[in-house]
Amino acid sequence: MTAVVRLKNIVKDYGRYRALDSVTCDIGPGVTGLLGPNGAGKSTLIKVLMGLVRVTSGTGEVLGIPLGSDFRSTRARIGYMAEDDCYIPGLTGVEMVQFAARLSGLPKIEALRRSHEILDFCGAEQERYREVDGYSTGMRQKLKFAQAIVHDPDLLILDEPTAGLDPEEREQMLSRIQVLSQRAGKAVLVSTHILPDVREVCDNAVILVSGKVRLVQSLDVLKKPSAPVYHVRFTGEHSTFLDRARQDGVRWEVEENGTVALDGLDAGNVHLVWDWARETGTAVRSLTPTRNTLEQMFMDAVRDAGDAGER
Ligand SMILES: Nc1ncnc2c1ncn2[C@@H]1O[C@H](COP(=O)(O)OP(=O)(O)OP(=O)(O)O)[C@@H](O)[C@H]1O
Repeated sequence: MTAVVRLKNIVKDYGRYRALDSVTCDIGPGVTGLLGPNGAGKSTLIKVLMGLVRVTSGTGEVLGIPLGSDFRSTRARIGYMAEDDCYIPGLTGVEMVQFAARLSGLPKIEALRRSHEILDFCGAEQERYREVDGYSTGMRQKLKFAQAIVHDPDLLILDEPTAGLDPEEREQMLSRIQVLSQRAGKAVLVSTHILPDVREVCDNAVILVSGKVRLVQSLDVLKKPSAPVYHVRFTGEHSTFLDRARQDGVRWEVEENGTVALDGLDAGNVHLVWDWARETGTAVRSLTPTRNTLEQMFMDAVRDAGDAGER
């Protein structure tokens, strides 16, 4: 993998507060999800990549350019879609995109031509001629996305690109991200809280918790359902139930909190749990399918950080 971003032991302190703590990771081509709870350091990491904040220590490179060296060149090759609205009141949509294109150095006519082309790609119809002040959330997201890609950057950094979108708009946004990655070869970093978006569109995920990288993993691995698949809690005695499950070839493991993890069941034969309970007179308090791996890893990473009493 040729890394688009390489980070080694990046530390960022805001005064006495450590927002990034020895962050080491490579981000490759394709779409990478940057996940983490509020305050995890995602925005700070994005600011580091864009050269908007200076790191306290550590080294790295973005698109082959060392961090801290030539941020003008780096930024010219990054497209950034901020989470917050960023528009100039009174301008129309196409004027806003043209403005972004002009800022990135395109001549006026070329900037206008390119803006229309990108707004077409973003599915913005006649709304492009209306003032942005009156835009719906969906249209504002399209506009920010158009501004981020109008200069044809190599790396796209998108902060919560589907926030506030209805299901249809969300699908369209995710599909545009995929088109840019797969057909135009753009590297994309998507910062989000929305795990289904990551599952749908990302090739890799980086989980950041309390300023530390907790996981860097490919979605091929994360999408595989984890085993065991079902967790059962009982009220009272349940050893005969477990013996019965074993007779049917189902393995089980008792976890620390007393929950039993049953391996070898799926949606097609999970009804056996109720059959065994009836046969053996066992009271089942709850039966829960295990979360898929991405959700599980995310929850585990957040919980582990909490257990360690970090921040
Ligand atoms: N300029 C700053 N000065 C002091 N502390 C800051 C500054 N910017 C961010 N922080 C703190 O650093 C931590 C990480 O913030 P950051 O915005 O990077 O997290 P985040 O993962 O993007 O969170 P969110 O998802 O809520 O936007 C937070 O606790 C935040 O309060």
